[in-house]
Amino acid sequence: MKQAKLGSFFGGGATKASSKPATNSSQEGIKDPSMEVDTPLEIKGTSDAEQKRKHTDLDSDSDTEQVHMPKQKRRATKSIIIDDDDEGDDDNDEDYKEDLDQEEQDDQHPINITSAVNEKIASQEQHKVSTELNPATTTTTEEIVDDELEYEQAAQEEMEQQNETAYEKESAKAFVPYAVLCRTFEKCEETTKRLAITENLVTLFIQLCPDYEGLELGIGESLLMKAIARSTGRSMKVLKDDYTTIGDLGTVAKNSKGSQRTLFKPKPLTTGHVFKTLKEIARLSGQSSQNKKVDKIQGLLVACQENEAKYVIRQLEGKLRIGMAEQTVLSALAQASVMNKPDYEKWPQQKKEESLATATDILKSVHNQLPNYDMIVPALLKYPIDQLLSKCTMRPGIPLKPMLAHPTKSLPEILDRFQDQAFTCEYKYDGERAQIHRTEDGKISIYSRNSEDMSVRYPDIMESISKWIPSSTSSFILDCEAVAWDIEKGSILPFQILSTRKRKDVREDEITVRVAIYAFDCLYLNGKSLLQEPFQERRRLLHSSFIETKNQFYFAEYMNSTDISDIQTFLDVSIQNNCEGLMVKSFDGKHATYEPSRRSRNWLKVKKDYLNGMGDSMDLVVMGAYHGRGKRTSVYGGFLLGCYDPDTEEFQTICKIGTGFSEEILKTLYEQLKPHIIPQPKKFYCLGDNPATPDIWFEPSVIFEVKCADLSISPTYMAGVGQVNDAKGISLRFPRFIRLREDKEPEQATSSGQIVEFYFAQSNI
Ligand SMILES: Nc1ncnc2c1ncn2[C@@H]1O[C@H](COP(=O)(O)OP(=O)(O)OP(=O)(O)O)[C@@H](O)[C@H]1O
Ligand SMILES: [Mg+2]
Ligand SMILES: [Mg+2]
Repeated sequence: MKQAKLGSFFGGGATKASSKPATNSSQEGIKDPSMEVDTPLEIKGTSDAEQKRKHTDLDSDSDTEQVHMPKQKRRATKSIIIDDDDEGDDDNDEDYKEDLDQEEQDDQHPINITSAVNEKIASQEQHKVSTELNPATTTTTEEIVDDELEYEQAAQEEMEQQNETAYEKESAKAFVPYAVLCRTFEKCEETTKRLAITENLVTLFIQLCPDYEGLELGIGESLLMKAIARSTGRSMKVLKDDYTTIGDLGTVAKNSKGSQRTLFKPKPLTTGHVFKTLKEIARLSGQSSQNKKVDKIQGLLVACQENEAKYVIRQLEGKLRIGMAEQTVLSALAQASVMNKPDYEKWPQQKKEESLATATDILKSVHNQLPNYDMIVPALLKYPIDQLLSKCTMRPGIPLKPMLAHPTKSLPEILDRFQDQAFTCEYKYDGERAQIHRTEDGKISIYSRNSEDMSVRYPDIMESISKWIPSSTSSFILDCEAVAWDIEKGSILPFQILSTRKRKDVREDEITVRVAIYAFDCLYLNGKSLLQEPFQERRRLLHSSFIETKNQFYFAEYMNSTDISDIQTFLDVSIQNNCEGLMVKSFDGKHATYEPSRRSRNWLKVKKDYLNGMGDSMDLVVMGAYHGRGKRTSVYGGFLLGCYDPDTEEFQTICKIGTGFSEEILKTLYEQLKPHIIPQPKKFYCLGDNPATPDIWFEPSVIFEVKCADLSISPTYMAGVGQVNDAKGISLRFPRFIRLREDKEPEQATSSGQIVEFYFAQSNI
């Protein structure tokens, strides 16, 4: 089952612009360790009321509140926060404790909205601070280098730490009230305006823990209801009824809390504590883990006030669904860093706009290469944003988002696209994407298209890797396809065979389906990123730095001719060899770089049987099912499918499907979908006014790969509604089931945007 990843999050109360002129030394070169950051995200303490005012009034010039945080922390963040009264402070643990105590005693005290971002820095820097940071006013180059090393080191350490990190311990102490976070969630939920959401986020950030760490929440509804029942004293029956009418468990939880009388006001939750508990819950496994989970959830719920229960439950479900897409979070982070520049308010409008746009681009591109906020945010606080790309570089051990390809429907279309540009063709292998990493110190990992750590799925490959690596090759990241392999014949087997291989807990001696690796790109080699190198050079390095190994490791077949009949022949041969078709790639020049996460027109895919049809298949989420008839009475006879709209975070219906299933797959699906049955469609299911109504509804979890004859406008289905017609959407005609997509999550289903593109790409439209 695919589940949403656990969100680690940090809230920050950094308000927009600071009127306090922070000393900016970046232009003159770095002189003082306390001044090497030119984009400090200022930490401000604000009273509750003030906080509210700011949320609603982001644009007004607000006074800068005095930084209020325990001295030790202030000192610890010295190199990030420019604090001119700090000189000579004699900080020690005693002071820190005193401050803490004071904090807890004093109810009227302005809330300490210490950005956990800063908390993080604080924790990273703390050890350094205690040993090294005497209030130095001069810094030698050596120290700066040292400093960078320390950052690198800290980042590295963090990567390696599987269990509770210093950060978690530290952030558990953080004073960020969970209420502040929830109020922002509420504001985001209330609007659909991207800009407004971004604005809300500029003051507060949420992060999903890096995908590749694989910590997953996604607690089932029944378990959550149990916890709600126990913490509020309401019966399961009443809760279920509520849920049927309301459709959102979070709201049910909040309402249940509202109707509950308590003798004592519980101690306010902090973001740190909630975060820590969520992680603990995600980590619980094995016997009686269900009960332990309920206990922990109950513990959180009991302490919830206001709207907190709503978001605690949603976070436990694994998705907030408040319209906060990752791209929005990234632009908000970028904007916050720019708007915090000391004289931002005085900049001419054009400079503001340009800087905001550039910052957003930089941050997005950094995130593509290093999808880890625990590393990006500290660097963002520490270095000017224009240095971020060089500070946050990709590295083996952290999967980057793979480059994706555009579908094409004819060979002439390829020639049209590339015109005078050089391009090259490769076999398109039909297996699963595998990004293979080796760090400088020899640690090897394999990641899926989805950045999931697949090392346990491929123990046989892990074992054999050393054979393909000459001693001159140390660290690398390879982009490959893993295919099922017939060891007797020495040939590729179809995808269906690969999909019978177990996904988890694979033991090498039990492996029946062998796998071979076809490498088609090299993204990193011997300590150096190759992303900016043209493909021709990357391929050259790939071939010269690895060794083809029989039955295990091969380079993707390629052909450089641009003659259309050569391409046709190459395509035919690829199909004979159990491939799906061809990948056609820009070969040389500035367009031939590797573009992480982009569906780029510099990579085209040509699938044989699609040349005159749709060009590509779609990956659609199962939203509901229809009871089977006749032979199919014990299984589902058809399914309601949907695509995903990342802008609204909704699943939009697209078709009913009943063709292409074997009896066996229908049985499997029946079992696989059982735990995902829900009494009502989810609130984020876009069904329209004349909805298709299946007999059973499911939570989004299972994904079908589907082909169809064509697409048409429909009053019943809602894919891309608003983009081709205000009330109607697009639906698939004659959809056919191809296979289960186990390497995609519901949110990675084909997007409504792509569906609209497919629609308009039809020759008759
Ligand atoms: N030579 C190759 N170069 C690049 N990718 C290849 C190659 N051979 C096989 N592939 C695979 O083809 C995939 C792209 O086409 P495919 O239609 O399979 O994409 P997908 O996983 O269905 O995703 P989407 O439909 O979202 O693009 C790559 O992700 C990779 O797994
Ligand atoms: Mg594929
Ligand atoms: Mg596809």
